[in-house]
Amino acid sequence: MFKIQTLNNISVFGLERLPRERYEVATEIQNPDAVLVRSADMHKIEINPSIKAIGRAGAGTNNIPVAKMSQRGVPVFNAPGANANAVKELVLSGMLLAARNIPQALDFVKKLDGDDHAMHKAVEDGKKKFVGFELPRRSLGVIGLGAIGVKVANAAVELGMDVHGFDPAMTVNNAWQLDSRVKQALSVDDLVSKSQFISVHVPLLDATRGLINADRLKLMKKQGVILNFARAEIVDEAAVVEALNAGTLHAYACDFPSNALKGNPRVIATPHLGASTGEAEDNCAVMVADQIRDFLEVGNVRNSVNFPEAVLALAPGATRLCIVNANVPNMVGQITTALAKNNLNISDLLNKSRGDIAYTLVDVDAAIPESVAQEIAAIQGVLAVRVIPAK
Ligand SMILES: NC(=O)C1=CN([C@@H]2O[C@H](COP(=O)(O)OP(=O)(O)OC[C@H]3O[C@@H](n4cnc5c(N)ncnc54)[C@H](O)[C@@H]3O)[C@@H](O)[C@H]2O)C=CC1
Ligand SMILES: O=C(O)CCC(=O)C(=O)O
Repeated sequence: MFKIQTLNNISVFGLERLPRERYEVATEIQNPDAVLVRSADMHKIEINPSIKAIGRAGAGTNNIPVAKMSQRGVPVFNAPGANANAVKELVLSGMLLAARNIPQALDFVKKLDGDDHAMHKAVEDGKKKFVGFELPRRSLGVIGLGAIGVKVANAAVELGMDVHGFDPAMTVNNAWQLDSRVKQALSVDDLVSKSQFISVHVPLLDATRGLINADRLKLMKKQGVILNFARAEIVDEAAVVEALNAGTLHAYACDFPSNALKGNPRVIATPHLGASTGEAEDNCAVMVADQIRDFLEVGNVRNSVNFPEAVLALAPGATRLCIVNANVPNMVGQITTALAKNNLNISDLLNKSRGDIAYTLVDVDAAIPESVAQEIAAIQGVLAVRVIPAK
């Protein structure tokens, strides 16, 4: 029986992927094997040594101590692209709300009173305050052309916008998805200076903290709109508020309300709703639950943010050793020597690495005694060892 702890609400469609006869799933559970999480801040909680994997039902993993988990030999999985359409739609809403001054107009309508005649008159007199602009031929700069950025850029092209993108580490797969009408910016500054709208779709990292700052806001075109549906810290909020108040920035649409932004009529803030659609919640939960199950039951690694991709079919009757080790010479040599010394025959083997971590799957055609697993665990550089008994 595997025990799974949920730290946030996880869609029932995802939880149903974990069969009840083999999985116990609860918010409070002793010695869990794995955790399913959305935005709960795992930096602030003790992570039980029993935990073998963490599944983030979403994209960003800045709420998880990934480096610490790597040192413990624990893979962190996420759900790449599973909520990208939901975020794209909210970004498009932000662009339209900002361009047409909709929040201010809705506020005006809420405050209307008097009889219908008086209201109609106030509407016709007042609407000139909310004259907006249209999107075709307006420029949009997209920083980060990953799952979300590509969708935003492509949709904006379809709306007739002039779109530039910047991403120094774009994947080949994302490059294949990107509309050929999206132009390549040479740097963030180059992109900013060409853009009236800027949308950020990068993870929160040291390199992306404060990516949009006072200097870059000054480079933007007039009536600028910043869209931040990535993470609050990517945009320097104080600089944005200053530019909004000075009238040099038209609007800030973001998913991260704060006291500094509260009450500012040019701020369009949603309560971290980017991934909050039924479809996105289901997609993320299903994807990550499948990945956690494949890891716990077979040792396979798909879509981990700190482990290499490692998928090896498990032959019936084979016992599998899953070993996480430092990516240094002679680890596989020491592991296979330990098995040979104990007269265990290897039927299949996979060794993959990513950065400092290597992951080795070894299939053996006999049961592996606990003493052999312990011998391998004692090899210097081995971070974690798990035996998956033959089915
Ligand atoms: N508001 C919400 O509810 C949601 C927010 N997010 C946020 O959006 C972020 C992006 O999500 P995805 O597109 O799914 O991730 P992704 O991993 O598919 O794409 C991120 C892209 O950013 C690029 N990148 C990294 N550093 C960069 C830099 N300094 N300059 C330019 N590009 C850079 C990467 O090369 C990658 O292509 C997540 O990390 C998360 O923080 C994601 C989903 C929902
Ligand atoms: O689970 C959520 O609602 C947050 C989604 C998010 O921020 C992400 O996927 O990075």
